[in-house]
Amino acid sequence: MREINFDGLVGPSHNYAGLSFGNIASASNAGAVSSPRAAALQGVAKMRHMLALGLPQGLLLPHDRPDATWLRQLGFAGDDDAVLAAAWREDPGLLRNVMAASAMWTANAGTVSPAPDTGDGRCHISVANLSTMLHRSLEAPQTARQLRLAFGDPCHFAVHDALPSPLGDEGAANFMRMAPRHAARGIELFVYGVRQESGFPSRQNRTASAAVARRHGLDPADTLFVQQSAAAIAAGAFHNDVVAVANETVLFTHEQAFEDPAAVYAFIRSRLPEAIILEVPAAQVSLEAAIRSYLFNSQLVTLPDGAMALIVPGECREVPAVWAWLQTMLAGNGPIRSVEALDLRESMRNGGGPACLRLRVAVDDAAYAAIDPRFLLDPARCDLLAGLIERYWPERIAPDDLGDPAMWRQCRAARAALLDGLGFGPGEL
Ligand SMILES: N=C(N)NCCC[C@H](NC(=O)CCC(=O)O)C(=O)O
Repeated sequence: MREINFDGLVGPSHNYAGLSFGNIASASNAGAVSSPRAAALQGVAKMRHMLALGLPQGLLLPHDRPDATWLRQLGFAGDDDAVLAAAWREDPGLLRNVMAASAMWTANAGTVSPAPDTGDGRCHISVANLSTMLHRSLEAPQTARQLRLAFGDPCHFAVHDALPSPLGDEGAANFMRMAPRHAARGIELFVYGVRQESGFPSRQNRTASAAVARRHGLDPADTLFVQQSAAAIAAGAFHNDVVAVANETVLFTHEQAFEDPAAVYAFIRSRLPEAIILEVPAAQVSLEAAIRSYLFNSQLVTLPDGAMALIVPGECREVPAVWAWLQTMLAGNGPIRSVEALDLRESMRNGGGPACLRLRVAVDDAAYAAIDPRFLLDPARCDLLAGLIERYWPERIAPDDLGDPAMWRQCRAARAALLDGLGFGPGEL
């Protein structure tokens, strides 16, 4: 059994519109000029890096943007360009929402329970509704289409629709699985938030998490619903994966990630005695430093030789307390044997680090063989992606470009070339 990371390719409309209240990076870069081409190439470099580490790598595709179909529901009429032009004139904020490239953060595409954990022995995936943020609520239908295509074999996979929208569900970003190894039965932790005095939204609703667990047929004895700490949300941890990450037997977490950490650790130890809890004290790395560096938004992966590696954003080097903590950790005899820092600056400026950019799906050989291979990568397909990005992705997008018909055309043409290049027929996605 192996874990595949499905990274979201950064779409051609990647921009800084400041759409995510409670996400400090998104808000503080609002109005900046983005570099979609560089952003997408940074993402491909990450995927190549994971392949070079000997790990399987998957891909999810950018969504169709600008989404004129969605605007039509709001009474805008005419052909696509007429709809978009009217929205830009009457309510530019709406156009910013339908240009968002936020589907790149596939940790929010859905929640995945691998086959060993579920009632019917299949891998279950629930599409996230992302209902808290308007621009992200547009994603579910296109995400569902892709997941149903990639994981369409009902012998191995069950893909569930998004939950009803008032119940906010942001997928695997608020979810952690631990197990003796990927192939063994595991425990699943669902992290939810409650209404915040800080005013920042808590995006994951407990009822939604419970519904996902129920639909996936999880054993209640192996499932825990964990309240995210109010301090973490107030500090800008709009998803749990900004303050904690787990892989197999290891939980790597900030001391202030959970409202009741002792209860979380006790549950983990009772169900998984071999668990290693690596808790980073606030006295060494403050919540503010953790969120600025995105230390915990790292990919914690098991390499083919069994050792674990931590793939961190380059920003970790720039925060001395964080880099020092990582060096001390490496010098000790812990389970994480290497740390690799990657440049994902464009995505980071919208609050998306290495872990946001990927959806983990653990499968056995038979399920692996059943995945639509167009969603799987090798170095040659990375070359193909890079070539398409160089040729079609806009070099930069300034705030006013979002209303420019030439930019809409370029974004559509780029995606069409990508789908064609990867072997997807017209209308398949
Ligand atoms: N933590 C995880 N797993 N994902 C990160 C998601 C970042 C995303 N940013 C944005 O949507 C910003 C878009 C903008 O401002 O244009 C969000 O806030 O939902």
